[in-house]
Amino acid sequence: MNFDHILIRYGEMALKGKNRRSFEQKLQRNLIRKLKAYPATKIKKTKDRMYVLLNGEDPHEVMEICRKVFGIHSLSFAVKVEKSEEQLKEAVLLAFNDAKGARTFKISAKRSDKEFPIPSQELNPLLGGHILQNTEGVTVDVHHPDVEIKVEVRNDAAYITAQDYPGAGGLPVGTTGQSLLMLSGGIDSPVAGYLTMKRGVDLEAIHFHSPPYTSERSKQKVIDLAEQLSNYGNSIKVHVVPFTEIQQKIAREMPEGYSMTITRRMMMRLSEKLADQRGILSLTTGESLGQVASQTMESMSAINDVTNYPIIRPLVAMDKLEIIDVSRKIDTYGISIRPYEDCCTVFVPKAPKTKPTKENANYYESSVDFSQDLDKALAETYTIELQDGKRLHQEDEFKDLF
Ligand SMILES: Nc1ncnc2c1ncn2[C@@H]1O[C@H](COP(=O)(O)OP(=O)(O)OP(=O)(O)O)[C@@H](O)[C@H]1O
Repeated sequence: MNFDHILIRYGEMALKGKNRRSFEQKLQRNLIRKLKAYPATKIKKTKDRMYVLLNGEDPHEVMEICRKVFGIHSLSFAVKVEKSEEQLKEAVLLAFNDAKGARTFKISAKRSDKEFPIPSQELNPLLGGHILQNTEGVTVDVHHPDVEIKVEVRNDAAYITAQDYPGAGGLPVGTTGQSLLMLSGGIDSPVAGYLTMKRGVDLEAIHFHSPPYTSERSKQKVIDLAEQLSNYGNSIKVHVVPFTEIQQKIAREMPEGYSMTITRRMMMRLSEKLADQRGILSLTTGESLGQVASQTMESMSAINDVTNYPIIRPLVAMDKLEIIDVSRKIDTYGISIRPYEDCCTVFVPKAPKTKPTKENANYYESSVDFSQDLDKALAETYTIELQDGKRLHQEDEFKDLF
C-alpha cells in the first residue's frame, strides 16, 4: 500500500472573499505546471480544498515540489482504501511510519457511513492498537500527539490522512502582478525576490554586468541564482544589461565620493525604463536599512529620487542573519557566496558618501549627458529565461524584444 493523493490546505488565500475563485484557479494552474514532469498526476478541487491525485507517481517527489508552491498552508499524504478492518489497519500504519521520528500519536476516526459496522469510538483503539503492536517505544497522546492520523469512513471508501507538512505559505504566484527584481550576485537580492514571489508576484530580473571588470563566472552566478528562484514561481527572464561604459564614464567624470550613489541612480533609471517597456509596474531590490553605505536613509533617498516607480524592499527591516537563514532555506546561499566580483564592488570608491544629497547628485549629473549611454545599454540588453530550475532559452532569442 502507498499514498495515492496529497491533500492541500490553503492559508491566507482562504480569506480572500470574492477573489478566492481566481486565487484557487491560479494555484491549480501553478501546480499543474510544476508537476509537468509527473504526467499521471491530476489536481482536483473541492469546496475548500485541493487534492493532487498521484496515480502511481512517487508521493515524496511530488510532495517536495508541492511544498515549494506559494499559496499552500499545509499538505498531507492521504490514501483511499476499501472499508475493511485490514485495509484500515495497513493504512494507519503507513501514515504513522511517514511521520519520521514521531513517538506519540492520536487516531481521530469519523464514520459518516453508518452502515460500516465499527463505530468511531471503537475504531480509535482498534487502529491505535495496531500501530502500538507494530512499533516500539511509541505511545498514544490524545492532547499533544507528534502526529494525528485522521480516518474518515465515508460511503464510497475510507480516507486516511497522515501528518501535516508545512507549505510555502503566501499567495499563488501571478495573483498580485509583476515586479522587476534588481538581481546582483549577493545574498540579499535573491532573498528579496523569493519573498516578493511569496506575496504572489511574478518576477522578471535585471542584472548589470560590467565585463571585463566582472567575469563570465560572475554573470553565471546570477543566472544560477535566478535558476534556483525559478523553482518557486513561474519562469524568470533575466535581462542582462551591459554596464561597463556607464560605470567607466561615472568613474571618469563624477566626483569619487558620489560615484556609488550615481551608479545606483543609473541602475534605477535603467530598471525603470526596462520595466516600463515590459509593462511591469514595480521594482524589487535587496536593500536593507543600514547595512552598507548605499543603504543609509540619505542614500536611499538620493537613489530613489530618480524614479516614481514603487520599489518593493522586502528586506528593509530584516537582520543580516535572518536574511542568511532564508537564503539557506531556499538554497541560494551557496551560490551567493561564490567569490566572484559584482560591478559595484569593482568600482567601489575608497570613501563613498554615506550621506549623499539628491541636490548634489542632480548637480553633478547635470554637467554630463548620460541619456545616450542609457539608451545604448538598453539596446544591447539581452535576455535569458529560466524555468523550474533550468535554462529555457538562449540569449539572443529575445534580442528583438528591445
Ligand atoms: N549588479 C547589479 N545588478 C542588479 N541589481 C543590483 C546590482 N548590484 C546591486 N543591485 C541591487 O541593489 C541592491 C543593493 O545593493 P548593495 O550592493 O547596496 O547591497 P547588498 O547588501 O550587497 O545587496 P546584495 O546582497 O543583493 O548584492 C541589491 O540588493 C540589488 O537589488
